[in-house]
Amino acid sequence: MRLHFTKMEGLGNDYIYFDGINQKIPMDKEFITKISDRHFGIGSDGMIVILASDKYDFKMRMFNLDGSEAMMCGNGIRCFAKFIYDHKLSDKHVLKIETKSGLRIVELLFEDGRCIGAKVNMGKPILRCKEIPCIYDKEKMINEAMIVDDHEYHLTTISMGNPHTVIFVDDLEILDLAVLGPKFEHHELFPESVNTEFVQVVNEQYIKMRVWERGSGETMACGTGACASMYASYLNGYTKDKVIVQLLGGCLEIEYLDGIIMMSGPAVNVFEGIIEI
Ligand SMILES: N[C@H](CCC[C@H](N)C(=O)O)C(=O)O
Repeated sequence: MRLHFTKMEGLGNDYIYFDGINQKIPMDKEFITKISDRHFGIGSDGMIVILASDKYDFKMRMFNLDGSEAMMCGNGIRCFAKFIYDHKLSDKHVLKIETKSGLRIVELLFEDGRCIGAKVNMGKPILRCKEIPCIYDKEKMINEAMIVDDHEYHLTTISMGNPHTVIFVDDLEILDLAVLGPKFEHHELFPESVNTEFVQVVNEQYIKMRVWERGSGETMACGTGACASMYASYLNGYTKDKVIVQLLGGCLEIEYLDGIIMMSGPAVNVFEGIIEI
């Protein structure tokens, strides 16, 4: 079977996109891990499939490179919407997308007639531990101390439809995420695992962030993680409610407005191709 795919990236957080409306796309672990492999496959942080929705315009399913399915993907949904427009699956400039964590509304952004990115209503940040989920003896986990490998970290845990725990540090450069990341990803506090963001506050409108993603490891960027990092910075009084988040792959503009989080950023086509399976 030959499958058409498009490789896209949002700030270097790259996924393989398939039109799952006009093609039958396997969604098993073996297929996803193979195509995501950067030596034996196409290479990516995972896979995203465009599907029909009986409730909204389209449905997004997103898988990490280890084959695990995630509830939501911020960088991915910007590219998802661009894919729909570029492949003429819809001519709408504002799309209602069904995700596993509910409805997300995406407004495409254009320059010289070309779609270059999107502004996304990322919904309400969730703080109640039970809803994240996070097994903690308080209702919320905001700037709570936790010892890992004899070192004290302060965690602010937030769901953006997928679980995140945000840790503020003085210097991002010195962190060895390959060692540190899995200690939080597999921590018993998080029964469904967690995406872990390490944040360095530069000033009240600018933060830097690195991320160890559940199921994908360190990625160049994480849209939902940037939203969680911004909100954690605002909650802890380190920033205002509109922040530029600097990730390894570039910057996102994140704003907390009337109880919801808005994210704006790029969406880029890398290449198209066909795989035989
Ligand atoms: N990179 C994605 C997040 C993936 C989250 C995934 N790692 C999980 O929740 O399992 C983003 O831009 O929001």
